[in-house]
Amino acid sequence: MSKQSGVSPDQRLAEPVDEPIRHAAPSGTDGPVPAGQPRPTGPTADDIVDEQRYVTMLYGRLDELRTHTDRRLRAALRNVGGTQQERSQRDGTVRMYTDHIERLGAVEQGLCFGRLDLADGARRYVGRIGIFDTAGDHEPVLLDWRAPAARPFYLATAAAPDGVRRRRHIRTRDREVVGLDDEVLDLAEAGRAGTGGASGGLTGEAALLAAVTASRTGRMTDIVRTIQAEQDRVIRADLNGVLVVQGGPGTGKTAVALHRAAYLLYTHRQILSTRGVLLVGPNATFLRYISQVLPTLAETGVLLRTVGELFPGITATRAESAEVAELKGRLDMVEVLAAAIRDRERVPDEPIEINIERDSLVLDPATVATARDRVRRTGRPHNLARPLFDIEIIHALADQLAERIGADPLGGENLLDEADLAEFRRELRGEPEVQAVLDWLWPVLTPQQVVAGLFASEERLAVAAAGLGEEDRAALRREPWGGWSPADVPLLDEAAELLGQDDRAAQARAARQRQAEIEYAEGVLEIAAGSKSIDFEDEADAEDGMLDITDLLVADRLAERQVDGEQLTTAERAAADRSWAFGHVIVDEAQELSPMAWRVLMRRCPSRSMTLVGDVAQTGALAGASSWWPVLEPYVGERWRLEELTVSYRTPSEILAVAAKVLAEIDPMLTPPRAVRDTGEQPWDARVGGAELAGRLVEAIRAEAAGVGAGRVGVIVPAGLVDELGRAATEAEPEVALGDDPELTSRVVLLTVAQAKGLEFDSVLVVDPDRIVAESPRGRSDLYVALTRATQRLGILRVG
Ligand SMILES: Nc1ncnc2c1ncn2[C@@H]1O[C@H](COP(=O)(O)OP(=O)(O)OP(=O)(O)O)[C@@H](O)[C@H]1O
Repeated sequence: MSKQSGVSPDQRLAEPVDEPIRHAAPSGTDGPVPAGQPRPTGPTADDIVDEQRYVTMLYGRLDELRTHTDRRLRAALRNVGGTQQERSQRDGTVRMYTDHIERLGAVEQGLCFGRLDLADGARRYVGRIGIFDTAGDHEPVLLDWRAPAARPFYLATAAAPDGVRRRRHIRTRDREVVGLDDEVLDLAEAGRAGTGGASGGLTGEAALLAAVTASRTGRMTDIVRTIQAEQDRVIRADLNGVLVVQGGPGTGKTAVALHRAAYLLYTHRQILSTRGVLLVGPNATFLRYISQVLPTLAETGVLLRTVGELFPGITATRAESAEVAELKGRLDMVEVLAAAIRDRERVPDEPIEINIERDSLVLDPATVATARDRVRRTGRPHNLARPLFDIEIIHALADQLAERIGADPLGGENLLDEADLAEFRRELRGEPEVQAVLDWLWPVLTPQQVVAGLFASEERLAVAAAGLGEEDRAALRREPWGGWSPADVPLLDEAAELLGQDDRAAQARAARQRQAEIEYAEGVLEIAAGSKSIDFEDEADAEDGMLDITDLLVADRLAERQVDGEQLTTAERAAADRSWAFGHVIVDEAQELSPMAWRVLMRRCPSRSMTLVGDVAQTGALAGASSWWPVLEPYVGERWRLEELTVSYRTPSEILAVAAKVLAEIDPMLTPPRAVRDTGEQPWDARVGGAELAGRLVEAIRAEAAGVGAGRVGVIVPAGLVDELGRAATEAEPEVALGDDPELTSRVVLLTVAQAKGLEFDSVLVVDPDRIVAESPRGRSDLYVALTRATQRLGILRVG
């Protein structure tokens, strides 16, 4: 059992995880001990004073670090001119200090959250970053939570204390210590104090309970203070190989994925800071929802993307049906695209006449077919094979010309020699009409031309997609305008691979642009240095709150990174490069990815250092996975590891009991996760007539919004009812957010199951579950997802 200070006793009930924690109050544990309640044993008011002193010292050190880094940044910015190499080094230094300042700013809240008292009398404080003593022997005064020495904070138990006598959770608000929770792991000491040691399954139950019952804000928060042992194992797992993390709803898969990214960057900084880490999520709303977590863990270098954002220059927002997306996600599309490209390598039906100066040459179909076959046999991608095709055709035309011009009237050998032939070839290559014919026979193509051209033409589809049924071909058919859908992106990526990249022209353009940018930036820096008053050279004066020109230059520098290749961070460079190979790839909601999308990700991660988190019981996409084996087998065979997360931190037992019935219908072999707590509050279930639905929904929204106080309400409706119910809800309650990318910080958000995937709310209303099930062949999984989004309350509105 925990011993606590500043925690209301009725929230201190903690049992081994097999028995969920019971609690009465809905949120927050930071209040004073209520009058009339027994004062808990454990940390005293003096302890709080002591901890406050230590925490204040740590914040002092943080401020010093900030000031010091800021000074160095200003010095680097003032250092203008020099050789190109010196300028480039300076830019690197500026970037390093700018990132460092950003990171120091992000760890302000909850800088220090734990203390370990060791059996040998030593103490270790654990926090978001490592801080060292400036005086003396530079001992750590704060351990980074990722450091090996901090690990017992998450793993030590009474049964296996690992040298830890006591674990203390320190709760702070801004820079003030507001509460302490102690767990005594030394059983003899726990017995003397009249309490037990830390309970069986959980680490830091009081802090955990406070975290899981706190009101939601519409943004995910980190779990660094309360990582549980099974989660810690996943977070710190080996970098190499493919790790699959399977877990039911609310087991912390997303949280674990994000903390793993931070851990890997800390532990393998050298490799990963140059190759980068990619985290793939299901949609833009979800990525915004999780976007604050890594910065609060002092990591800003992870690239967050949906699969639809992985093709630079393409914004994939076009909507399309689940069936078409499924079709585009099938592996069959690899062959369809290859055939579509082959179809562009033409052999004319009739001989082609080419007029050059006074001569006229004829290119017959057989010559073109021979040239095409020879080039195809080289196995080169289409665009990279074009020069070979040119050689074949130009040789054939030059031979034809030589035969005509050099023919011996007496019937002897041709009068021209090899040098004459070479000259003919050079001339023919420069002939616009020859080039036009080559472009027609073997056009250099962009991926966009291949994919849009294929879908826009019934004839091309008939040739390239002959193996698909007529219905499937009709489903793929569309006009070339209207933009790209997320399912098009893996097709574009595949087409780019099949075409091969000839980026010499793009590189030359980028080099020219970079030179122009450098010259511009130098001009600005020189003007800035020249315009600085003498007083401003003094750093004390520059810190009086006025906007210094060097502040502006930092902003300018950041803007410049967008266009200047060498100034870009790893994440920015990776984002702009379609073929970037990442050091590690993390995929959240991995069960949703289609086979074509997996090909894209595997190409981005040739080292196969990957973490894939998901739940095959929650798969909503028709092209998604129902088991991990077929997804991974083509790429890594059996060489992947599986870890399972078994405890749901989000969903209380009463709600999981309702969801468990749906899970049993999906697959009786599947078991839901165990709830970490119960609320004592049963989900409600009401049946209404279709005509009353909108009115009853508005009433329910009002009641739930009032019930969750400062929390958030999620309204999950069938896709077919979004417009109608969305209109009714926003007319009655203008603060309801909805649309393609709803603002999740709104008090009430109305959304479909696909949009709600991965999200959570204090209270959830599930509207017309039968229709949710009927809407898709994976409808039961959708309903399971919908029912498991709530942290506190669930209401179900049935229709009919
Ligand atoms: N160790 C923990 N301490 C505190 N909160 C936790 C912990 N683990 C998970 N949570 C919380 O539980 C909630 C669910 O976590 P998360 O979204 O990562 O689960 P998930 O497995 O990805 O769920 P889903 O499959 O439904 O998307 C989040 O609010 C998260 O902060």
